[in-house]
Amino acid sequence: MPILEIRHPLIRHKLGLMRRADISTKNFRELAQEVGALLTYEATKDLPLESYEIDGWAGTVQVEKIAGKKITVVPILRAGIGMLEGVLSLIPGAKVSAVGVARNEQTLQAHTYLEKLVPEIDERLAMIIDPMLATGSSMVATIDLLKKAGCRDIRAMVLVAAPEGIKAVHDAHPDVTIYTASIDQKLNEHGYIIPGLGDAGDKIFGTKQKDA
Ligand SMILES: O=P(O)(O)OC[C@H]1O[C@H](OP(=O)(O)OP(=O)(O)O)[C@H](O)[C@@H]1O
Ligand SMILES: O=c1cc[nH]c(=O)[nH]1
Ligand SMILES: [Mg+2]
Repeated sequence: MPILEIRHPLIRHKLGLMRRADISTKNFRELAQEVGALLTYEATKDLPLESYEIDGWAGTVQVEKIAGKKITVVPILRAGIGMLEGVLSLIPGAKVSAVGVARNEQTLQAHTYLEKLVPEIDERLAMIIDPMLATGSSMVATIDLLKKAGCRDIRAMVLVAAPEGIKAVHDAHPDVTIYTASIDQKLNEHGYIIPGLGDAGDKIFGTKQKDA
């Protein structure tokens, strides 16, 4: 299951709000974090648990905790920051590995400009976050560098995914599962997702008035 579209009613409702052309920066930001948290809930549902004993109010009780696996969240800068708090609201102990990737808007090729990976990343589950999976170039570059650093268990969470990007990730890294709120129709001639969300980075950071 390399791609999972999470068709939960809360996600569908929130994503619908995000698609409005006149959405404010404030609302877009809030919803990106909320959908990020909801995707995290799904993307972690197979994490193994282990039992342990605690002193409860009525004596000892067996409870559970997530077993062994340490997690690093990997936001792809900039726009991935727009989901980070939502993800950390559910896994507050996760370490954050920031990866800076910008796509050249003419060639649509990704260029990596920052790699700030946490220690022992090879022992961690890496959860990549980025609102948009368009051509897939940024995601493939990020997975490439994580694998070079020794990561073996990598998952990706994106708000919206284009079929072209899903295929690119699957062709390059068939072991990586993508969790998304929506598989959209296609890319336009500028490499933007249709119907998509417009330029997610600009909407989160308030850097542009109009969509491309
Ligand atoms: O699948 P792709 O074709 O690579 O496109 C998707 C990438 O493009 C956007 O980032 P952008 O490079 O615009 O940078 P930003 O996050 O700083 O806005 C988006 O946030 C993804 O990282
Ligand atoms: O549709 C797209 C494609 C790339 N980056 C975005 O922010 N939106
Ligand atoms: Mg980006």
